[in-house]
Formats: sequence, structure tokens, C-alpha cells
Amino acid sequence: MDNLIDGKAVAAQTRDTVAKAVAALPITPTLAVVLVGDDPASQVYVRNKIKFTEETGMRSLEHRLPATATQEEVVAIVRALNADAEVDGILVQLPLPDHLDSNAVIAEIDPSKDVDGLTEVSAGRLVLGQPGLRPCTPTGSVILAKAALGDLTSKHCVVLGRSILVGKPAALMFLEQNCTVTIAHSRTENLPVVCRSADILVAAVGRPKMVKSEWVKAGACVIDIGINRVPSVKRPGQFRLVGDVDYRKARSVAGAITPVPGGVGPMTIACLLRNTVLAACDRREIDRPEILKI
Ligand SMILES: Nc1nc(=O)c2c([nH]1)NC[C@@H]1CN(c3ccc(C(=O)N[C@@H](CCC(=O)O)C(=O)O)cc3)C=[N+]21
Repeated sequence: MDNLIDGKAVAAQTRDTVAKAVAALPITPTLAVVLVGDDPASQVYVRNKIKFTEETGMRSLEHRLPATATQEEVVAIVRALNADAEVDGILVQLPLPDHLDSNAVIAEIDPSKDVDGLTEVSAGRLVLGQPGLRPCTPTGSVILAKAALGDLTSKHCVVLGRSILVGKPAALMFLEQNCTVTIAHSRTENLPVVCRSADILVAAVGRPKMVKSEWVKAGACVIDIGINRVPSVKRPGQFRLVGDVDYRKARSVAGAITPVPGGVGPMTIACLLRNTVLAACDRREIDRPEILKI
């Protein structure tokens, strides 16, 4: 049964489209990445973000600070990037070390450069239905659902999870696609029943394999946003990635399903690149490229 949604392939396509859009622009968009500390997972993500930025014909700047950096030092970098007219996008890799206030850092980002879609202005525009920069993981999830289903109008979308970074914006973005949206969470009664009513089930809770195959309606489209690191049984001392969905069993019920890894993760980075182009266009009053429409 070929019901796998190949996130790697759709991400490669998305990056291709971004590269075409960049090639047609009169300018070269620039993404600045700020990395504080030496969390190994963050290092890998940042390396990939920079690699793909350059592969799509854009410029990248990298600012690395030690884990001991102060709030003032991080804020000073963000302010310098705000003031730098060459910089179109600013990404502060999260999580920041515990002693730093990430909300206060994000609040410093010039909303016109907010390629993560995390500032109050970006969130407000999403709520108000105004154009803006949308968060990357929810955008990637919508693109994957559309790759599987085409038009999403009137589908019942259940978003499991209400986090600020993922669940809440994902719900609003599926609403923008004319879905009927339910947000389910830890206090929802009869979670399995609610999830089973979904045509599109978006799992964003951060609990490994929490969503069982019995929670999935036959033929539903399952978008698994979870990136959970669990100890590997085969390789002691190592970790493997699992999603929020019991993928192996759910795959035999779902009409379409994203794997982890190889699902939403690669799309998150592709959508960051897309946002960098959109930010560059908006900032310079160039029309957004038609090919980047969702
Ligand atoms: N300011 C900010 N923006 C982010 O968007 C952001 C962030 N901070 N901090 C961390 C999270 C996480 N995130 C991922 C991106 C790609 C994969 C990805 O490509 N995953 C691969 C596997 C990679 C692996 O093996 O670790 C996959 O799912 O196939 C996963 C997770 C972006 N994040």
C-alpha cells in the first residue's frame, strides 16, 4: 500500500521551487542564523539550514555564541541584524540555554525579518487573516496534506496539541485552507473518539507513539509533527527518532501518512527557505513569486 507521504521528496520539490524563485529575483535574499551554545541537535539543524540556504542560491550568515552568552549579548546581535539592510531573515535557533529569556529575544526580531513566524506581529497577522510570515512547521504540514489530498476545503482537521510554536498556528493555517478545525489537547475528553473523527489528523504533542492506530479513521490523512528522541534498542547508547503516531500500525489504517524521520522535519527547513524569499520580497516591495503560493 503506497500511502506514505514522502516529506523528503516534497521538501526537495519545495527547495527546487524556492531556487527557481530566487533565480528570478533582482536581489539575493540573505538569512542570518543565530546559534547559542553547543547542543548537538541544534548544530545539525543549523548546518542543514545553512547548507540548503546556499543550495537554493541565497546567502547565509552565521552568528555563534557560547552557552554562557548573556541576554544582552544575544539581544545585541539581533539588533545588529535588524539594522543590517542586507539581512532579510533572522532565525534564532531554539531552545536557548536555560538562563536566557527566549520570548524576550524573539520580541526583539524585526517582524519584517521574522522567518520563523514567531513574533507577535506574525502571530497577529495569522489570527487576523492578513498576509505575513507563517511558522515553518505548520506551513510544511499544510503543504504535505495538500500533496496527499489536493484541496483541503471542508475537511475535518483535528490538531492534537496547542503549543504556541506548532499546534495553535497549525490549527489556524488549516482553517485558512477552509478546513473545519478541532483543537484537541491533554484536557480533551474522549481523545481517541475525537481523533477518529478527523479527515486530517495532525499530531503535535511531543509524546512518542501516543496516537494509536485505533485513533485513526480508515482512509484519513495523518500528519505526524512529533520529533521525539528515544533510546535505540538495537544500538545501546544511541537514539532514534519517533513521531507522535504509532506509525507502523497506523499506516495500515490511514489513507496517507507522514513518516518520522522523513516527513514534516525536512519540510520545516524547506519552508524556512521559502519564508526567507517571501521576507526579502515583502521588505523590498517586490511581488511575492506566484510559484511560492500554497
Ligand atoms: N528558531 C527555530 N526554528 C525552528 O524551526 C526550529 C528551532 N528553532 N529549533 C528546533 C526545531 C526543530 N526543527 C527541526 C527541523 C528539521 C528537522 C529535520 O529535518 N528532521 C529530519 C531528521 C533529522 C535528524 O535525524 O535529526 C527528519 O525528520 O527527517 C527536525 C526538526 C526546527 N526547529
